[in-house]
Amino acid sequence: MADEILRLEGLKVHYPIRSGFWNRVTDNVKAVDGVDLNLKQGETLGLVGESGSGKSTLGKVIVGLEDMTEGDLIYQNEDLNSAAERRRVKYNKDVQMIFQDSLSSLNPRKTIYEIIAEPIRNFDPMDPVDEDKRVRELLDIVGLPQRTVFQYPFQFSGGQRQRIGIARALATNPRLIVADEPVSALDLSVQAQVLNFMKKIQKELGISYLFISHDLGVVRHMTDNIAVMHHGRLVEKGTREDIFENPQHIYTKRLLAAIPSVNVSERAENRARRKQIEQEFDDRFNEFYDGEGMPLPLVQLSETHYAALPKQSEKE
Ligand SMILES: Nc1ncnc2c1ncn2[C@@H]1O[C@H](COP(=O)(O)OP(=O)(O)OP(=O)(O)O)[C@@H](O)[C@H]1O
Repeated sequence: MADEILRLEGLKVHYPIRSGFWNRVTDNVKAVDGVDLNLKQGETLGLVGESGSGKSTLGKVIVGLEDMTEGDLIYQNEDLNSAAERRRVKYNKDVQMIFQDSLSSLNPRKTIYEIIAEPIRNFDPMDPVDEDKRVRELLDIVGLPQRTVFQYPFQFSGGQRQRIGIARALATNPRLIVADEPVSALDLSVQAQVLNFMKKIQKELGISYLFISHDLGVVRHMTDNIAVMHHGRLVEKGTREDIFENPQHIYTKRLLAAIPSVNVSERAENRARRKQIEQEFDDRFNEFYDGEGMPLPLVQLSETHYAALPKQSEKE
C-alpha cells in the first residue's frame, strides 16, 4: 500500500460574524467543521460538494492560504500546525495549488516567463541560465510553445492559461497539488484535454492531487477516492466504486442524480429520477441531519466506505 502523504484530523475553520454597533462577534460561519481526511502518495482524492460546502476553504488551509481554527495537519507523518514547522520541512515548496480562474490567478502585467519563474525564485533560486532552462523545460512539460515565453496571460486561450497555472504549480517540484475546480471555467472539449494532461503528469512525476469539484461527473474520471462535503462536514467518503456504485447518503445520491446524461434518450428518465431523489432528500432531511441542519457523524460501513447515516441505518 502507498504511503500516506497528508492527513487532516478534526479540521475546523470558523469565521466570526460581527454585527451591531459595537461590531461584536455574534456568531460563526462554520465553513469547515471537523473534517478527517487522508491522502496517499500518488493518489487523487476528489473532494466534492455544492457551492458553499467548504471545499475551497479546506483546500486553502492545506496550502496555507487560510488558517485553521482547530485541528491537525499531518504531512508525511509530521504534525505541521505552525508556519515555522511548515517552513522547516519546506512544506510550502512541496504543496502547490491550481486555481479555477486562471485569468484572475495569473498576474496580467507579468509575462509567462516571470509567472513561472516566481516560485522558482521563492523556493529554489538558481543562476539566470539554469532558471531560463527550467522555465523552458516547464513550458515543454505543459505543452506550450517556447515562443510564447514572453507573452502575457491575456494572449492565451482558457485551456492554455490553465496549463500556465499548472506549469507555475509544477515549478517547485511539488509532491501534492490542490486543484480547486481546475476545469470548470473551460469548454467541455478543453476540460477533457486538461484533465488527461493532469493525469499524464501525475503518472510521470508521481504527484498526489486533492481534486476539488462541484461536479461528480468530472471527479469520476480523475479520482481513486472521493470525499463528499456538505455544510462544512463530510457526509460520505470511500473509493470511487463505493460512491458511484453504492452511495448511502441522501446528499451523495442527490449529487449523483445531478450529473447530466450524455445519452439523449435517457434524459427524460434521468429528469424523473432527479426529481424523485430531490423529493427523497427533502423528505428524509431530518433523519440525516441534526437539529441544527448539520450532517451526522460518519459511520464506518466497510474497510473503505464511511457515511453520515442515522443510527438505525448503520447496519444496512
Ligand atoms: N473569509 C470568509 N469570511 C466569512 N465567511 C467565509 C469566508 N470564506 C468563506 N466563507 C463561507 O464559508 C462557507 C464555505 O465556503 P467555501 O468557499 O469553502 O465553499 P465551496 O464549497 O468551496 O464553494 P465554492 O465552490 O462556491 O467556492 C461559505 O458559506 C462561505 O460563505
